[in-house]
Amino acid sequence: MSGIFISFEGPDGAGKTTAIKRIMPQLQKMTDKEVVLSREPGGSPISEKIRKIILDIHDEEMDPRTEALLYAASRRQHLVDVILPTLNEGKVMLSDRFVDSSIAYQGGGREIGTKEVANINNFAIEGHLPDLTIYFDVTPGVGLARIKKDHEGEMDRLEKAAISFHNRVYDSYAEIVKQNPNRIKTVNAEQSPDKVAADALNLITTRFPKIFKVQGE
Ligand SMILES: Nc1ncnc2c1ncn2[C@@H]1O[C@H](COP(=O)(O)OP(=O)(O)OP(=O)(O)O)[C@@H](O)[C@H]1O
Ligand SMILES: Cc1cn([C@H]2C[C@H](O)[C@@H](COP(=O)(O)O)O2)c(=O)[nH]c1=O
Repeated sequence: MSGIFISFEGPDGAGKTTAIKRIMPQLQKMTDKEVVLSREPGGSPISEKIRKIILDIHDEEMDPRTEALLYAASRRQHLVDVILPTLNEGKVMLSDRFVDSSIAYQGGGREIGTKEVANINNFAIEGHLPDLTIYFDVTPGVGLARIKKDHEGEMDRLEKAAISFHNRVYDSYAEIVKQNPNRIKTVNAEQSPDKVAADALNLITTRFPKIFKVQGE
């Protein structure tokens, strides 16, 4: 596989989507390779159908293991439909969330256990981990306040979960970051949108200097 795979992770309201929208056109200008953007859960027709089920605010009674399996199923289909073909064509694959979200949210947040959730995801992803993961570090209070300010009426089932859940997600992410220092690089996501995007872009171009040519270098 000649492409590169970059994922973006963080608690709810971390500003990943905002930053990715800013850096994607900049990355595209810096490389001859096509830059492809996708997201999880979703990113392909079947995966987007699974997303609707998982995030439906009416699915209050969904069992945590059902939730974990649905995320893993959605991921498997996204991998096969989008991620692997993109990488096989030598392109740059950007994914707004990937497997670390399941470890943090279902393993930590839902208290299923990180090993159990990693096991079902290993079945789904067959070893295809990102080459680089940018972690947007925001405390749950700040992230959720951003969402409530701008999108309170659109909050999904996960975003509406108790603060204790979001605190466990945050702690679990901290552990994942600690355990994967080479793959995962952290951005302070409590800065201005411009600074967050600039820091994320810098981490990517520094990691892949032969793929992304910074002007003047
Ligand atoms: N650096 C920032 N400072 C303040 N507000 C921000 C910042 N980045 C994004 N926001 C705002 O926070 C909200 C959430 O941003 P965004 O959708 O980009 O986050 P996200 O990480 O993709 O969240 P989620 O994963 O929960 O969808 C939006 O209203 C956005 O305008
Ligand atoms: C991939 C993935 C996501 N989640 C959670 C994280 C968010 O609360 C929602 C997705 O919404 P977004 O606005 O598109 O970020 O789902 C999760 O719990 N487990 C996962 O594997």
